[in-house]
Amino acid sequence: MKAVHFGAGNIGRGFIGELLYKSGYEIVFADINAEIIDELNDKQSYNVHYAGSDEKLTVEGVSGVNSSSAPEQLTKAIMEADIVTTAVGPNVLPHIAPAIAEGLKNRKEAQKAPILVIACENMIGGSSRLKEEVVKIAGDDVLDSAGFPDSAVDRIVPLQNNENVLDVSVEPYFEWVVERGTFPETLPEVHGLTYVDRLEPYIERKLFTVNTGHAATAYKGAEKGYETIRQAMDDEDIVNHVRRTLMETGKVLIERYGFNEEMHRDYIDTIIERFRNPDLSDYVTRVGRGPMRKLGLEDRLVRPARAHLQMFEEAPVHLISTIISALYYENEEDKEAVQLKALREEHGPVSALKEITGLDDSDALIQAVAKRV
Ligand SMILES: NC(=O)c1ccc[n+]([C@@H]2O[C@H](COP(=O)([O-])OP(=O)(O)OC[C@H]3O[C@@H](n4cnc5c(N)ncnc54)[C@H](O)[C@@H]3O)[C@@H](O)[C@H]2O)c1
Ligand SMILES: O=P(O)(O)OC[C@@H](O)[C@@H](O)[C@H](O)[C@H](O)CO
Repeated sequence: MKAVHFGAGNIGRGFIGELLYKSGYEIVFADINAEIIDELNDKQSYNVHYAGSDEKLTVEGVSGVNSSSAPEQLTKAIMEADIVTTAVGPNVLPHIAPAIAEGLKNRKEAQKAPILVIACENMIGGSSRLKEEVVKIAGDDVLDSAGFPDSAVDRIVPLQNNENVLDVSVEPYFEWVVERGTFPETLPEVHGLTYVDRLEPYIERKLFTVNTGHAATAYKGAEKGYETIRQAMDDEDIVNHVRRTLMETGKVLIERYGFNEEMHRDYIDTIIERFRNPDLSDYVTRVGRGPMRKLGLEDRLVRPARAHLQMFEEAPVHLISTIISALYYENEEDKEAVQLKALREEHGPVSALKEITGLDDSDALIQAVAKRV
């Protein structure tokens, strides 16, 4: 079996690549990073190291295609693929859509069986978003050639600093959930992948616990001058803030999905312990990357905060405080952080938030943030 995976980065190699390999797939990674692509073609294997143990897995049978310079090779790889996956970042999905559209058009012409295209990004409706972009290019007909089920992925894979550039160290924990949808063929079995009828509770629970908590740790950590997540988690004030923030998102999740309260509290504890993992070296700059995306209307901070205000008519003070820390986050090497700083300095933090989210003064969250700022 063959897989094409877009994005040979940390999650691509350290998570999706690992599970596809374990399921018997030969993997072609498509990326714009020429160094990684050359290494993949040269070595044809890499190691996944599991943090906290000497255990490792050698992923073999891998190769690479440079998606910016070898479009024909990429179309051919999609023609031969049994599954297509992505982990490129939400903002990059429109950029890979043309290659996927071309590959699927060719599959339709050749009357190949439909395949799944699964976006493994930290966002709500990632595959649906990709589908929209692909349909814009290739038209609705392309949907005869592929299903685009949404998915939720969870594994902390920090920035890598290994001697072999392809090797990747990961936390042992992982979760990959995919919505079953209406795919007409038998769904491919992938080791560690769970199909569910309705993804919404899974993606919201993950995004509004793991990623909201992570963002709170990063932005509060940055505010105090910490560089790593571990340093931030050694600060009990930050841990308390993160826990209280997650109690607020938890209140929304429990009300919306009927999760068991005690089990959800245990889930929060598990997540906080994962952030504390002494065997992972993760940076505030990675976890806080792309603050404008993270402050987006449907993302991990604003969406649960607005839901809290709507459901309980009460301001989630810790979430709001996290949003304000995010608005003041600075990192000169992060394009979005630079843009955010310019926006904030020119118009003030509340206008920056309004511009990013598209909300106006009539919105309860904007009013609550303005009051706190
Ligand atoms: N790292 C984690 O802990 C983690 C966990 C769960 C989900 N995710 C999600 O996975 C996605 C990737 O995150 P990551 O941490 O692996 O980032 P990363 O930066 O390590 O990997 C992204 C890869 O995409 C490649 N890329 C960028 N533009 C491209 C293009 N136009 N075509 C092809 N490839 C392109 C980059 O070169 C890079 O290799 C994000 O959506 C992230 O939110 C990350
Ligand atoms: O990837 P981002 O930028 O959306 O978020 C940063 C981290 O919170 C994220 O990568 C986590 O490590 C991951 O989502 C854990 O499953």
